[in-house]
Amino acid sequence: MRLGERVAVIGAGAMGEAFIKGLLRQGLSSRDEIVATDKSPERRAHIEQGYGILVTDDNAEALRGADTAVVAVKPQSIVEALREMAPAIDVGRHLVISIAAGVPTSVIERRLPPGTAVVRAMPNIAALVGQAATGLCRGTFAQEGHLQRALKIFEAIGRAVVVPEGLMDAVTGLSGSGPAYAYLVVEALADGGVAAGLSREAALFLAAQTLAGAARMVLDTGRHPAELRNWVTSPAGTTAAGLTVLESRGVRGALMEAVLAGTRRSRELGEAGTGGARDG
Ligand SMILES: NC(=O)C1=CN([C@@H]2O[C@H](COP(=O)(O)OP(=O)(O)OC[C@H]3O[C@@H](n4cnc5c(N)ncnc54)[C@H](OP(=O)(O)O)[C@@H]3O)[C@@H](O)[C@H]2O)C=CC1
Ligand SMILES: O=C(O)[C@@H]1CCC=N1
Repeated sequence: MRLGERVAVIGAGAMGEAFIKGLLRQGLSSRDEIVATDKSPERRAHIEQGYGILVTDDNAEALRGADTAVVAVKPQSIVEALREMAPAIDVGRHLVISIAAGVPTSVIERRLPPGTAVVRAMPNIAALVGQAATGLCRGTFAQEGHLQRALKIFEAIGRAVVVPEGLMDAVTGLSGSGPAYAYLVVEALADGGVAAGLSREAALFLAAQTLAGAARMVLDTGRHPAELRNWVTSPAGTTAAGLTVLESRGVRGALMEAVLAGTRRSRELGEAGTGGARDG
């Protein structure tokens, strides 16, 4: 599948790069259809050398050659980035997709020409391997067609779901940050395997493939995770022994609190990054 439009990635850090790699890897865009901007000369050199796409430090120039802008700067930098982009916005042409944690569409719209189509999205770092989980919503002026354009991009780099804007911070706390929680779990499981005698290499492989397989089963079978857990848990067996430890240490509650803390932090970032202008 081809995207058939030109994309400007504004801010080519960790997530901007994952986006570029995802678009190229999925064959959605060719190299000459993506332009990336970054403040940092080192990042620009890294992206130019790594992916062979056009790079610049001029956000307005990048926008003039693009149909869709993916704004991937930190929440603390978004006001500046939008100010640089605003003079080049063509309201009839451009779709602006922000992936900044916490920043509402209303705040973005206020800093762009009236009527600009804005979509707010929260993907995750697994875009790098075409497996991102993304929640997205549209702003005041984005039409259904704009949402479909955004969905096409996010479904090419993983899977996506449309949510009300009021739940975007929850998406951020769950799936935006979620890969980091999963890496922590993989690392800890592997450490346990090493403690039990496995080589580091075998333990890491077994831990990561176990999480990938378990997640695949939830997605493919549509069964409740508790039911799947019962399939693994033999009476008086090894799994029951392991689960007893996890429950007694409060792992379930800790993960729930982690998602809630991430959700709260997303809200704070939106407020701090936009000078308390958050209202959406
Ligand atoms: N990392 C992740 O897994 C995810 C991140 N996000 C969101 O994506 C955004 C980017 O996060 P992340 O990639 O981790 O951050 P990074 O700091 O890695 O990347 C942001 C990049 O944007 C550059 N930048 C800053 N201001 C401008 C500007 N005005 N114009 C162009 N480039 C600029 C920064 O340069 P410099 O460092 O010199 O300021 C930096 O290289 C954040 O808003 C975050 O909430 C969303 C989902 C997942
Ligand atoms: O940690 C962060 O703030 C960003 C947003 C979601 C994932 N990383």
